[in-house]
Amino acid sequence: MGQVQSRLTISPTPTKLAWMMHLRMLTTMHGLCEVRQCSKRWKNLCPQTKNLQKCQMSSAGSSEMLQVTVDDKSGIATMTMCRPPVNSLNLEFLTQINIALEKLENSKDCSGLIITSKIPKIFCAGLDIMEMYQPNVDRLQEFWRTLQEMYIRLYGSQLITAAAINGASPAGGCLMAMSCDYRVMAPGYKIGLNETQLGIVAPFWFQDLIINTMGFRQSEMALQLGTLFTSEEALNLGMVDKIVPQEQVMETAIQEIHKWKKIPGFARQITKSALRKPSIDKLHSKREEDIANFRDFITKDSIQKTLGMYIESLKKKAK
Ligand SMILES: CCCCCCCCCCC/C=C/C(=O)SCCNC(=O)CCNC(=O)[C@H](O)C(C)(C)COP(=O)(O)OP(=O)(O)OC[C@H]1O[C@@H](n2cnc3c(N)ncnc32)[C@H](O)[C@@H]1OP(=O)(O)O
Repeated sequence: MGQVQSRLTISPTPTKLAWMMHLRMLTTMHGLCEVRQCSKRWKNLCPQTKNLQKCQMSSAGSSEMLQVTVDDKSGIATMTMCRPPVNSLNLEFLTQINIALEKLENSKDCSGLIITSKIPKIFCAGLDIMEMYQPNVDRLQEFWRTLQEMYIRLYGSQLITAAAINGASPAGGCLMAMSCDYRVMAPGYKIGLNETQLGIVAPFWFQDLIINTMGFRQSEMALQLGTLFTSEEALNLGMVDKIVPQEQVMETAIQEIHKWKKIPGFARQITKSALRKPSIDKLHSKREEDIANFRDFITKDSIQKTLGMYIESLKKKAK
């Protein structure tokens, strides 16, 4: 019974077509030909391997930014981020994540997904700030559309999803973790939506996500103050679900997915979809407006100045 996974597949709807066209455009615009090849290679490889299916997707010039493995005994996939130095999310990295999410969602062999990081002490540093600083406007808009896509895919996934948070997880990293069904975190790291501290604003769907996760009152304080919580504080607020020692984070995520797999899949999926659909539909209906707001906000002189100062402060700190 727990094995039954009736999954919504992505049918050739206009949305899917738009997504395919979007990917095609990206591969042309940004020389991502290897992503396409690798995603083909993924399709070819998986049925041939026996136990552990391994997929490595790389974009031109940077190998193994994202490693995806599927254990075909358990059906649990692991998506491991490895984009040094801090797994920041740029356009190419987000595109790879979206391609992997689409493939896993459509794979009948996969029922659960764990997202984690290979970089010591960092889960994900959020959006790549360089995407927002002195941007090319076309790329900036594509970048935001691709981030929206990641949220829609991950928050709306029919898979059982868990974030194995083995390091710092500010802003977009926190968005990614909160989009999962379950969060297990190692002690001693920070997580939260710290946008206001950078002088920028978490858009409405980031806000909806944190409200859905930990309630309105705590979210309004956290969002206005841009608080980065310690793992322990995040646990108390319900932003994360469990804290375990670093070396147990992955195993705990696996055990949790096994627990969720015991629930009849169809019932769980319909329940998840009913709970999350309103937020996802809201973004769908305001998608173009949200891209325009982001573009207009980020390209303001005052915001560019603030971002420039933030980048300088990060660089000084790194020295
Ligand atoms: C009307 C309203 C409309 C609303 C419209 C929307 C408005 C915009 C919304 C945008 C939403 C934004 C979401 C985000 O995710 S923004 C990114 C936020 N992230 C952060 O603030 C994290 C910053 N980084 C850190 O705090 C630390 O680096 C970290 C704790 C992650 C790791 O610390 P550590 O000490 O290990 O490493 P360093 O700080 O030394 O960093 C190493 C190098 O990495 C560079 N770095 C760090 N973070 C980023 C990043 N996010 N993007 C790009 N690069 C990053 C850092 O500069 C160091 O580089 P160098 O070695 O070259 O100096």
